Amino acid sequence: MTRRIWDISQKLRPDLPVWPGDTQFAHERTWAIGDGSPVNVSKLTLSTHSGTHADAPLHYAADAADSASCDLAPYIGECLVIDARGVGAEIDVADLPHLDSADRVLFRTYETFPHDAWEEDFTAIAAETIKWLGVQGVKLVGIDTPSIDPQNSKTMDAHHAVLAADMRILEGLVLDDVPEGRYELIALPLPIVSADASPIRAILRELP
Ligand SMILES: NC(CC(=O)c1ccccc1NC=O)C(=O)O
Ligand SMILES: [Zn+2]
Ligand SMILES: [Zn+2]
Repeated sequence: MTRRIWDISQKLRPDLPVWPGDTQFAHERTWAIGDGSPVNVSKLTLSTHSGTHADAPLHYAADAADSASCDLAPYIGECLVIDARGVGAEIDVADLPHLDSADRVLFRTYETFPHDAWEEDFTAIAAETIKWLGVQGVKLVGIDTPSIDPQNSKTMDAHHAVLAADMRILEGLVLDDVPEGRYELIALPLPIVSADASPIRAILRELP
C-alpha cells in the first residue's frame, strides 16, 4: 500500500514574501541550453530563512550549532499536527490538546496560508508553551507562520526557550490541507556550513 504524502513546503520563487528587510529570493540561469552550452545551470540568491525552513541553534545563540552540524534525528519521524486556528496572538499552554506523548509537534494557525503577501500579525508561540512541550519530551516544534516569536520581538523568548530545551524549529510550513492528527515528518535542513538556518523540503506521510 502506498502511503499518502502531503508536501507542506512553500514554492521558492521571485515573489516569495520574505521577512521585512531580508533578501528577496532569486534564481538566475548561468548557462542556458543552446548558446554553446549542452546544459542549463543556475545560481540562487536567498535568505537562509526563505520560505519553509529550519532554524539552526546558531540563529539564536552566538556559539551554537550551524545547519551542517545538527543531528538529523529530530527532523524525521512521527509528529502530531495540532489545529491552533483562532487562538490569538500566541499559542498558550491552555490552547494545547492532550498530547499523549509526541516527539514532534506542528501547529496550524492560518485559515489559508498567505502565499502572496507578508502578514505582520502572525501567531507566535508563548515561551511557557515551548517550555511545557520540552518537559513533555517534544524534540521539534513547527509552525505555519514565519517565526515562533512575534515579528517585533527583541527578546526572542520562544527561541530561547527552544535553546534551553535543546529542541529544533521549523517555520513557514503550509498546513492548509492537513487534518489534525499523527503523521510521519521528513524535513531535512541542507548541510550548509556556518548557516543559521536552511530551506527545507518538508513532507508529511500517512503512518503505516
Ligand atoms: N524565521 C525567522 C526570521 C527572523 O528572525 C529574521 C529573519 C530575517 C531578518 C531578521 C530576523 N529576525 C529578527 O530580527 C525566525 O527565525 O524567527
Ligand atoms: Zn527562521
Ligand atoms: Zn525562528
